[in-house]
Amino acid sequence: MNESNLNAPLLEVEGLVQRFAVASDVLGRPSQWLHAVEDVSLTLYPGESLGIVGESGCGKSTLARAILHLYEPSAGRVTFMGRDVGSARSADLRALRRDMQIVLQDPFGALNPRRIVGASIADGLKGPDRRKRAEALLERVGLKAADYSRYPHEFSGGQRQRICIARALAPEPKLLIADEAVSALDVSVQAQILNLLSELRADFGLSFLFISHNLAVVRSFCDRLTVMYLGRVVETGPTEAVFSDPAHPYTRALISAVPIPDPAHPGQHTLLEGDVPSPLTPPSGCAFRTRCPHAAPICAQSVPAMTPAGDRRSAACARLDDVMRGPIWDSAEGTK
Ligand SMILES: Nc1ncnc2c1ncn2[C@@H]1O[C@H](COP(=O)(O)OP(=O)(O)OP(=O)(O)O)[C@@H](O)[C@H]1O
Repeated sequence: MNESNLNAPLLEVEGLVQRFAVASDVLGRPSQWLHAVEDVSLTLYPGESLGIVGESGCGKSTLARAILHLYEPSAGRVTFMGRDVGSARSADLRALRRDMQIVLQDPFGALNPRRIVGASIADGLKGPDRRKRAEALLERVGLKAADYSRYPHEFSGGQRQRICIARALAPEPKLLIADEAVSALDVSVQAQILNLLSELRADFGLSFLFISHNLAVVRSFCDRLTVMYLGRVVETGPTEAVFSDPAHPYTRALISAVPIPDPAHPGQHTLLEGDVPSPLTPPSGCAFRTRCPHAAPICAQSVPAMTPAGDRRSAACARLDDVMRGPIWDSAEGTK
């Protein structure tokens, strides 16, 4: 067991549901709901990096925003540093939000184009010598103290992401939520930013919720990962265990589609066929059954519960035993 697991969780999400009203009746009452996040639970321990993966639209960003309490959840509870985020009053919530910072995909949109970058960073600092400390943060993320007085448009995309990271670090957070934080960058710049995040993680003892559709990036950065499909968690476990022996049919398909050179499984791909169903009308039972090569009548009956699938791993599949007994890479009719 990882030493950090002996500590109390930093973040606990229990049964979180986030639905959006997308249509209303003549009386203005919601008549149609979009199911963005459905019954998501996860735990993050101090110092850990938890990856959240899944295709576009599966609810990753909504989950991040719900954790920050930017939305009123439809149900469920978020506990951060032992405090219930949902019941925090505004001053408490402001304090909690200093402790959990988010870095987004678009570093240009995230910065005010009319303010010098140093001022944006200094906003997050308290006490004396704010300029000096903002300059030190710029240097810590690989920029220069003199960059303090420059404007966002004077920087490259990678440099702007460094500025966003410096700004996120200013309030000395415990948790950094990286929402597709390297996705918009060139591959070589992605690697540099990931290195920087790894260093900061060690230096500041930061915990990460690392959201990405890019499995290779998640593999390089995360201790554990949680796989989402249409708003729900379908599998969770230590990163390497999930990559080498994925349990859920969706995880298998997702991982086999990643072009990671692997002599043990040359050229084997389970193709993910068909489209993700609409979150307005999710299928009954297991949402993945409409694309799953293992689907059986039982899969339509009820949403499968998360069940143990090995050491510190669990997956939500009614046919888990059959799926896991089969070969990993070419178990499906969808195999090409
Ligand atoms: N404020 C909102 N109102 C209505 N629907 C929303 C809202 N925010 C997100 N959604 C919908 O919720 C679902 C989940 O979106 P979300 O952005 O969380 O997914 P994602 O996995 O982060 O995808 P991406 O990587 O493309 O951002 C999508 O169907 C999206 O259209």
